[in-house]
Amino acid sequence: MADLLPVAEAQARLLALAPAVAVETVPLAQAVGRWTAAPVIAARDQPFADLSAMDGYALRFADLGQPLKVVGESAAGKGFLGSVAAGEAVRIFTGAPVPDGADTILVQEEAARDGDGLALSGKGPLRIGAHIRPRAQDFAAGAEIISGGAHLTPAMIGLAAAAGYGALPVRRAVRVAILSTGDELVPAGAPASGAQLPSSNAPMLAALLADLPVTVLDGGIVRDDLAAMTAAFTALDADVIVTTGGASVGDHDLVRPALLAAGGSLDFWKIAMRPGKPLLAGRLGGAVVLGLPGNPVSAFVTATLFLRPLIAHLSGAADPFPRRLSAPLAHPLPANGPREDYMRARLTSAGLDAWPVQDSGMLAALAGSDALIVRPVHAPPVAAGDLAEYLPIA
Ligand SMILES: Nc1nc2c(c(=O)[nH]1)N[C@H]1C(S)=C(S)[C@@H](COP(=O)(O)OP(=O)(O)OC[C@H]3O[C@@H](n4cnc5c(N)ncnc54)[C@H](O)[C@@H]3O)O[C@H]1N2
Ligand code: MOO
Repeated sequence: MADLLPVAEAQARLLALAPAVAVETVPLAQAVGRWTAAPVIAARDQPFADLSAMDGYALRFADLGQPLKVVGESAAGKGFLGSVAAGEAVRIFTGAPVPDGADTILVQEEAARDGDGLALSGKGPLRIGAHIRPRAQDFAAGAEIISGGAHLTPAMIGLAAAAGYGALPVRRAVRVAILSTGDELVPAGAPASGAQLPSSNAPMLAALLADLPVTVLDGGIVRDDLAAMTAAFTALDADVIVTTGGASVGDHDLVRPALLAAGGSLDFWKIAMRPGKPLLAGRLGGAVVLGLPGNPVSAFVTATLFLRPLIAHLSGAADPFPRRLSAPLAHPLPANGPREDYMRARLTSAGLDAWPVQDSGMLAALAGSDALIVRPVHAPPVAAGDLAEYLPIA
């Protein structure tokens, strides 16, 4: 197995094939799920001033024991312009600026108001500064609030808006062409007779990319014919060309020869992983070519480990790889061989429960899985209850 490339090495070589695509600036509404093309620096303080966190009265903590006089009001967007002197209080609302001179908020539930008069009716604030959000408590102008290459979440979109931005620099959408290869294939939904079968890989891969900033071009089904496949490669204009099937060693496995015939180059072929061994990668013009195995589960697993990280990388991700978590195993697992194994499993209350049959053609088991257990090369047997690494897939 010395000719099989380790998964991590293949991933690194794949990402080295092309840099991130060009930068564009998009409105916040279109930025979620994309990666920042530069660090985001706060353009303002948040809060912009000391603000009240409660509805109540702004006063001086030292005055709490005595009757107070209410001298005005501070509301969000309309602060009190004067200053609070000894013996005075200002009616205040959540989000309103704390007036000069005041240092503490008395919540209204603990206050007795009579005309302009104010007295403590409950325990009152326990410390100076109670219920005040200090200026810049969240972030200060000039602070880096989101790093470059960060995957923009809904919370980060809110953060960027609060920091003064209506748009952010990200990478343009990556154009991904998906080509299915095989004489036996018909498009999903078309009648399949005799030895024909629906091309399930193309819609599955498009669905697997649906949360990424991509434009998917359907390259259709290409016959197992060198000239047809070479012509299909030549016709495509994309950043990433993904093929499924025809990656192995059979007489009809033509992706590699067609890539070379079209003027492309091969970077690597055959990985020490199961499923997914025949994976290949190379370049064709400005495009990265990724040849996934035809077996549906192999296509899914290699797309998870290679295609999605490639798109994240081209989109400017600082960390393009899927999250690895760990959980206890529900059942023992045998020793692993020379290929890194990605076992389909359900994450149950008893732990990670691997399917007893791990055939790479079995889509029903894949669809019933929410985890891929990662078994390292030559891992020893493991017992029920032992922690195992897994990739969440649902
Ligand atoms: N002698 C050897 N044979 C095989 C080896 C090997 O090392 N030596 N590797 C095996 C491994 S591992 C895999 S994985 C498969 C993958 O081979 P290919 O990438 O060439 O895939 P195909 O032969 O074209 O197809 C395999 C299987 O998947 C079905 N298929 C293909 N495309 C689709 C699609 N779009 N939608 C649904 N199903 C698809 C196809 O009908 C086949 O059943 O090779 C092993 N063989
Ligand atoms: O390694 Mo292949 O990818 O059996 O399934």
